[in-house]
Amino acid sequence: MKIGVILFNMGGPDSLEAVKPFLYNLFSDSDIVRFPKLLQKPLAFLISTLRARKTKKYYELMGGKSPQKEQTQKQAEKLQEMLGDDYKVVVALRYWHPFTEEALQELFKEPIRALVLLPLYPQYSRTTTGSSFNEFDRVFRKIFKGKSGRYMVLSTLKGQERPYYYSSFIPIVKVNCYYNHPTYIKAMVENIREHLPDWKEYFFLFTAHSLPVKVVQEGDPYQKQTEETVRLIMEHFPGVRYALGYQSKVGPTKWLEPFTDELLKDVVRSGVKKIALIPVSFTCEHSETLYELDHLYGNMARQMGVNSFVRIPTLQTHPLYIKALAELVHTAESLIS
Ligand SMILES: C=CC1=C(C)c2cc3[nH]c(cc4nc(cc5[nH]c(cc1n2)c(C)c5CCC(=O)O)C(CCC(=O)O)=C4C)c(C)c3C=C
Ligand SMILES: [Fe+2]
Ligand SMILES: [Fe+2]
Repeated sequence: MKIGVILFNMGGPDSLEAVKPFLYNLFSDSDIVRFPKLLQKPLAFLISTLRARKTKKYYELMGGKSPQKEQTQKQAEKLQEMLGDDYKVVVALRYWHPFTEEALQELFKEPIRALVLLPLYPQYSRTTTGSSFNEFDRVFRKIFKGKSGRYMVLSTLKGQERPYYYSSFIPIVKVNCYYNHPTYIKAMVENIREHLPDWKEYFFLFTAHSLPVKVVQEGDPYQKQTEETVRLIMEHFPGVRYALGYQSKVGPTKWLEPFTDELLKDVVRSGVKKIALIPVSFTCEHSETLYELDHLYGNMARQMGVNSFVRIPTLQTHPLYIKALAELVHTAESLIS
């Protein structure tokens, strides 16, 4: 029997029509934005309706959809190739298709003896990885009517042509984070070197997705892990000046700072002429990288007189990133058997 590997990511709208329901799903999730319980759905409806127009503009500029699904699926294909036939890799996206339920339907078309839950977020946040794991728990419990922890599988999946009956327990390993995993760090370092052979001449501006300060104060390790990832990467670039900024704040509350755009302006004003912008909390491209980084920040830097502005691409299917994911699966597996 195979080991099932589920790759988790956020997901993005695959058409302009999908923008509003995608946003509704996002704002309905109390793990990412917590409203009073009874108000969660009504506010999700209101905010998604109000925000849809603005968000649609980003996606119009990117050809009418997010590239996240395709890129995540390519990551899954490469990981499948590297792991081989004893494993089955599927993708579960949090706010748009394929949802966790669809991923599990696909996975359990054949006998599976254990599960590895592997987020494509290297740094843990309850708003991303935590939310995906909670959704997994809900869906798994619904489908298998089991308990949390080691799940007793009592029934088959609905909608399956040839139902497969499990008579035993399925061990499940959740990979929380890998912000300091040596192969992941190596992937980040090599990816920068490949796209920036003359790295010694550049200022490195790292950019991570921001997060409400309240979430961090409540114990979320995301900020600490992001800083540690950056520190570990910079051990490989002696003498290079660098800074870490946060991007993509949503709503009126206080979020992690400094904001990447303000930091970028400060860096340019200080006389820096060559800047490498390095996304650190994203492992594939989407609205945040394509629109904000390339379009908004790129234009801003050029207008302010920067000679060279290089945006380092996200890792996507970089062989070392896929290797890091495969190593994580093997480590998870060693916990099971
Ligand atoms: C409302 C609160 C939000 C929190 C908290 C948040 C955290 C967070 N998000 C990412 C990564 C991505 N977010 C993306 C889109 C997106 N995120 C929010 C809101 C929060 N994110 C919204 C409303 C949207 C939709 C776009 C918009 O209206 O601005 C995406 C892009 C998806 C795609 O295009 O494919 C990513 C990726 C992280 C890593 C994170 C916390 C660490
Ligand atoms: Fe987000
Ligand atoms: Fe590349």
